[in-house]
Amino acid sequence: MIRIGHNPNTNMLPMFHFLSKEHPLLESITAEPTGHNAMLCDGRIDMAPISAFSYGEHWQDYAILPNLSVSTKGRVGSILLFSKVPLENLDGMIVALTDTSATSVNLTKILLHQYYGVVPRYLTMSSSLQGMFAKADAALLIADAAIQAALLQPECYIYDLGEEWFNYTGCSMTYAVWAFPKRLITERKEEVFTVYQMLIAAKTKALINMEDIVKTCQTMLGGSLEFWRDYFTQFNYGLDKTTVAGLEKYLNLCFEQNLLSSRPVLQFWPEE
Ligand SMILES: C=C(O[C@@H]1C=C(C(=O)O)C=C[C@H]1O)C(=O)O
Repeated sequence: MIRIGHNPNTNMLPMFHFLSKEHPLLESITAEPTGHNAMLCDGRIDMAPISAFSYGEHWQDYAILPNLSVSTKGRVGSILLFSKVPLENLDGMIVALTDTSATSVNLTKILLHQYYGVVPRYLTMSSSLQGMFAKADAALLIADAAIQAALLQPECYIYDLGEEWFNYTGCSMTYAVWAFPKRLITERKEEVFTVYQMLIAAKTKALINMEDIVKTCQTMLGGSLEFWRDYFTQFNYGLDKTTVAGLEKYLNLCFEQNLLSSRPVLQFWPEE
């Protein structure tokens, strides 16, 4: 039995929609990214689409499954910094950060400090734009919470951090990777490999049946079919050389900004 992290947000549907929920080898544990980051670290699950940042914290212990990620080159549509003022005016002000994210929280810090040259104060809060704006001048939301807040057209500036990252670095951005503890390569090689094949098959099936996923998203969150079709055109669920270069750029900047204590080296299994 492999205990995998199931992320219920729409951006993850291409990974999970066609993954068997009844398979005897799988048990799914549903949580937001920070929940899975913590559960993988303390052994409550065996494998999950964790925050890329969390891989950077545990790279000595984890391996990455190849050809699976949540990435975009440019606009992402669901990693949004809502702000009462232009970002260049945030120096010394308060930025609320969702407690569901690790990658985007640190992406926000890199972009604000390095690209916009401002150093705000940060609060970690649960994902409610109203609650965050009661205490802060800007608010980071990710995933469905960000989509839902943006659909309500709040009166504020809205920055897409995939787009900001691309403007800053010219690179793609990887938000999540599928990781598992390296020791499983020796302890439970066959099971991990079988689950890997299931994940790749589920993703492949999703990418040729995107209309199913688009309709599911509309049922979940509303919005037009056109909106959801457009949302998914931005994503890359693989991990090719260009995508890996963007991931390395992000992790290296995290290290250089003292957000990570060591410079991560990526290790993939199975090796291609
Ligand atoms: C694209 C997204 O990426 C997510 C962002 C994450 C993070 O910031 O830690 C983790 C998992 C990703 O699925 C999103 O939430 O919209």
